[in-house]
Amino acid sequence: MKNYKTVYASSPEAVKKYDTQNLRDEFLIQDVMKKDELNWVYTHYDRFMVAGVVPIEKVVKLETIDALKSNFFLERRELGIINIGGSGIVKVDGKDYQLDNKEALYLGQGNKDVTFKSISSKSPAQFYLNSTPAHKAFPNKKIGKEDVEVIGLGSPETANARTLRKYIVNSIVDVCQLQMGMTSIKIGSSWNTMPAHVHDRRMEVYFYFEVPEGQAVCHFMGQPNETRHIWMGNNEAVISPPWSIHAGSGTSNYSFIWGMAGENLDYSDMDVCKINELR
Ligand SMILES: O=C[C@H](O)[C@@H](O)CC(=O)C(=O)O
Ligand SMILES: [Zn+2]
Repeated sequence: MKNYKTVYASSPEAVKKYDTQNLRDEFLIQDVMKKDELNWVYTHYDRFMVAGVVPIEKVVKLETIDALKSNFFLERRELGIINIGGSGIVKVDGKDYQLDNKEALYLGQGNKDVTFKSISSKSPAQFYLNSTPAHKAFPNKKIGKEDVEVIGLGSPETANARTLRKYIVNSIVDVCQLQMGMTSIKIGSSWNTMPAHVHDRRMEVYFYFEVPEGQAVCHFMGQPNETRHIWMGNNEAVISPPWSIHAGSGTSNYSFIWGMAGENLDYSDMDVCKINELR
């Protein structure tokens, strides 16, 4: 069974000509959360990988995929895990890490035996996973509720009041290149990442969740003077090339997990775009 899909990198010139379906085919990842199996999206953007697993009937094993040509998944990789569901256990080379709702785990290069399970199948864990190539083995680390760095951003007046939570960033955990966090939009606000930014040094993936039934998030991408949009539903992810803005406006409030990789580990390295100059 082929348990992954490859996404190639697109140039900004090519993307200018894409229609709705082309955009969705190249950047949107639907049905991220898979029941009882790991099904990866392997991107050629900094070789960033994305998956989501909801263990219900099974203990799910982290297995390598053909694209990696490695003996085991984490032979040359690091992995970030954020649980958005009920309590679950990640077992790593014999050691159990319990992740409750909105807790995270960083796994360094070299861990061999990794499994995922839920504590209760009635309220299963929902593990969201990002992985990037690694050149060094850093220690595994759980990032619990008390370890997260919380920042308030935006305001109700500009419809972008939100709470940003840093989980896997280099002030909290040593990493080779992976960065992950979570942002929740406050009730009455709709915009994330506005003013928008680019960071040509890093690619990024946004995973939208807590989007209420019947609502949607309109995600904006593209060069700042050539934007496009993708309508997104709950539990869908979107790839942001390094040359692209990444911002969204929802028909209600919602949350998303952001994950990045590339040239540096400086979270604040962003080139902010002037709102009135977006096209
Ligand atoms: O490069 C950083 C990422 O795009 C996100 O952290 C931004 C974000 O969550 C927000 O402003 O709402
Ligand atoms: Zn960004």
